[in-house]
Amino acid sequence: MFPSRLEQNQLKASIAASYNKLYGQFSLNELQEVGNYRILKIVGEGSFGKVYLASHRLTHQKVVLKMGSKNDPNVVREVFYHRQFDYTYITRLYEVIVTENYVWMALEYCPGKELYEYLLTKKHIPLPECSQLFSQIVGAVYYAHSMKCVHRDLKLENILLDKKGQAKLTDFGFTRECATKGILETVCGTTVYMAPELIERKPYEGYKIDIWSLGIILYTMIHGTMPFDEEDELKTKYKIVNSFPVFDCNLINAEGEDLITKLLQKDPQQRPSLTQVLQHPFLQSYGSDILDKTEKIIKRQSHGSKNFHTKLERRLLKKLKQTGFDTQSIKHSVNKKKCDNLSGMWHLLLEKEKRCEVLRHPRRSRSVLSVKKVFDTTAPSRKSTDDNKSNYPLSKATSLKRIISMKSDSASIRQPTNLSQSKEAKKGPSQNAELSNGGGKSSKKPNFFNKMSNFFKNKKQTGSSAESRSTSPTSDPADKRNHNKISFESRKSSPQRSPPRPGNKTTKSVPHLGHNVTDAKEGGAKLKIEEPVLKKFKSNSSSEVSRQTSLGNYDSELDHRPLAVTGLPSFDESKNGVQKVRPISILSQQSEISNDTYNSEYSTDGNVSNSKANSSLSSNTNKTASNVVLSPNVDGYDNSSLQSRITAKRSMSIMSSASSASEKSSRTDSFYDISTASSPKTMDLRAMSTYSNSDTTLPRVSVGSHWLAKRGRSPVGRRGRLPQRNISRKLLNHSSSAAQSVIQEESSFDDDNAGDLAEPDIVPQLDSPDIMKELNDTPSKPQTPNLEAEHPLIDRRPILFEMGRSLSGGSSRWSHNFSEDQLPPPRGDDEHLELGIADDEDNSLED
Ligand SMILES: Nc1ncnc2c1ncn2[C@@H]1O[C@H](COP(=O)(O)OP(=O)(O)OP(=O)(O)O)[C@@H](O)[C@H]1O
Repeated sequence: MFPSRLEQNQLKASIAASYNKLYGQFSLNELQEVGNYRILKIVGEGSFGKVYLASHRLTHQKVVLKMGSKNDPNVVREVFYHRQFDYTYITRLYEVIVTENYVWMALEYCPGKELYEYLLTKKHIPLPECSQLFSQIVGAVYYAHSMKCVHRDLKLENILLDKKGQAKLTDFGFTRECATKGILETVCGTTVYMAPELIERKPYEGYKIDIWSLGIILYTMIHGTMPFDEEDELKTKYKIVNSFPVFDCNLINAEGEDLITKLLQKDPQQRPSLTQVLQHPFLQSYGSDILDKTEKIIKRQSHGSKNFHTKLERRLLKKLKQTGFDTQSIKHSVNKKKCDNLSGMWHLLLEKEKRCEVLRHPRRSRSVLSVKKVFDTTAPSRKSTDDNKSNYPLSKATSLKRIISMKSDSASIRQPTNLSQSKEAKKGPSQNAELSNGGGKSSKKPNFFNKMSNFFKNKKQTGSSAESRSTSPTSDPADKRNHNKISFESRKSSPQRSPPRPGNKTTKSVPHLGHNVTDAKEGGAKLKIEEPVLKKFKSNSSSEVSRQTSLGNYDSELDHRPLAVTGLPSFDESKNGVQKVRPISILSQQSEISNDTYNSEYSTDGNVSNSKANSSLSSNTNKTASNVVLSPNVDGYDNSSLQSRITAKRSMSIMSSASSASEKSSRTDSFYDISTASSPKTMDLRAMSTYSNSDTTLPRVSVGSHWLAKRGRSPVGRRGRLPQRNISRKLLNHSSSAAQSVIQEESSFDDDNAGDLAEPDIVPQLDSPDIMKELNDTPSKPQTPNLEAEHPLIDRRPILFEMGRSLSGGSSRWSHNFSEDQLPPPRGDDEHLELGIADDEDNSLED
């Protein structure tokens, strides 16, 4: 029967609606999915593009999707190194998806965001928490160094906090290996975090510059301000080379001061090894614990122990096989660290399984851990010369608290104050981590020890319970772990503060610009304590301009004044009033960056790309400014002015190259040494033939204003693009110049020519009396690229980086696999289990 007219119309309408819906989906501008990941929301913005929170469609695990340009060599670098790391305190790279234009990295989601932001909210981090977080950070660097990799851009912004508040090192865009080249010369990192030898453009030992940066990080964590930070970039550099950090004895203890002083030794050789750092008394038991565990992990991984050997892994593999998965392919992907959709799925599934395992067997591992910690508490703890309260070992305290709570059957007698304290403790990331490790949740779920304590409790008279109940939580020594009690407030009134050191290196109270002055009584005397005041800062960074000065061809000078003149909109006053500038990571590619070199290697169609290099900034735009600021007579170089600088800032990661030669070599240098790199020769030839700097020869001022419009990014972003990132959040203040990460790639410094490079005329000292003259007189000295000389291996190296292709399920995009031949030996089992951390991981995300 023919449908009625009405029915026909209804059918038509229905078809039209479906059609429109589908069309709407096709024409949506918003990204909805990438590979197997469904985009949920934007969680950040990198120098190249947005960073998304996404959900893995098969496992529903949340990840972060970070996009990068296929043309950006640093993305290759980042992926190459990052995928090799398998360590608790390094964000895991699950999968790499290469689309037509972009490289997408599926990373472990860290809802705690950056340590930088955490510091902003806290103003400064209490010492015990610093010990714990810093131990984790050092552990991550120790692990990377053990794999012969240097990070070269260690800073607060590159340390994320996971849901447990654990530190996670990330952003390996500047990383390189040091196995083939012990001495480097690439100027690289963020200025305020840069070691003196980098500032002076001396050939440097990669590991040592990381150690310096750790010193800056620790200082900033404790003080909430940066040790060497001036409005003017050159002043900052001068200070890095010539000044010493000023310690605020209201915030730091003698041990912390000792550790920072060692880390910030001007002479790289005098800096301690990371083993020594982890064993330093300031890090209490955390450092040595992490050292032990990390060494075990490294040993196991270096022995190439196989994946899929744990019970959990075997069970998961079996399940997958039964479901019809090609488990051989999965094993292959995982063992070869392909970071393709198979290994990505495997790791996400495994994490989910671990979470389920913990739920099935609640707290078993935690109980075991707590036993260890209980026994640890019997060992004599390192005594701090400082306030005992503030240095009370967190883990021990937690364990003690657990024991006490077990004795008194905490489940039944838990007092509201205890609960509130535990809530308080959860606020801090370290506490979170501690609770997850130790006993924070132990009272909620029955475990062996709770059962035991219940048993003994039942044997007792009810009076004993009442007695326990009446125990004041504040009398519990474990309460000392409460960071809030060891906060700045308590420290202020501590009569046991380390006295000011003789000389002007240490001050009793550092007058901070823009800080609130509060009164506190110390030993009966009234002491003026100046707390940092949060205030919004002007994001006044400009891109770096290549400029050869007497400092060599160091090129990352910022001229902030034009920016200040242009008048950035100032941020609103923040809640807690601390003025902080968020250092922005920028990679400024200044000259002859042969991005196309890499594009071709990643090209999905296999064609050699002819994309142009996108950067090269003219270099002589701010000589006047430089001259002014480098004058030794400029105030700010003495200690009094040191005291007046207070603001910590979010640093701007900039990868800038000084000269054509340097840049060319840098782009290749980063890769020709590593096994997955494409043929350096090909790369360089193409770079030279296709180089165009038309895009990037913007004068600094115009660059700056461009950036200003965007608020927060250098126009030539780290990924070689115009800035896309708006910084609308509170920023660690930066007095004027947003500090910047710089990578000025080494012009292939070889050990052979180390002597040449170390010659004084090439590496002038910042405190040289002639520095002004040099700045005025020395024109830019473009270096002629001598690629063969710079890269002696250039002809001998085979094409090492091959791309495989596999269809990334769930989308029409293609996922590229890296050549297996270039992969590091398969690394072993799950160190999370060994660390006793991840086996109880709960992957439910905070948001
Ligand atoms: N794993 C992650 N979990 C949660 N948020 C993240 C993660 N990775 C990045 N983000 C967010 O995205 C922002 C930008 O990421 P990231 O700094 O890694 O980008 P980038 O391009 O490397 O930037 P830059 O070059 O300036 O360091 C971060 O500030 C952070 O807020």
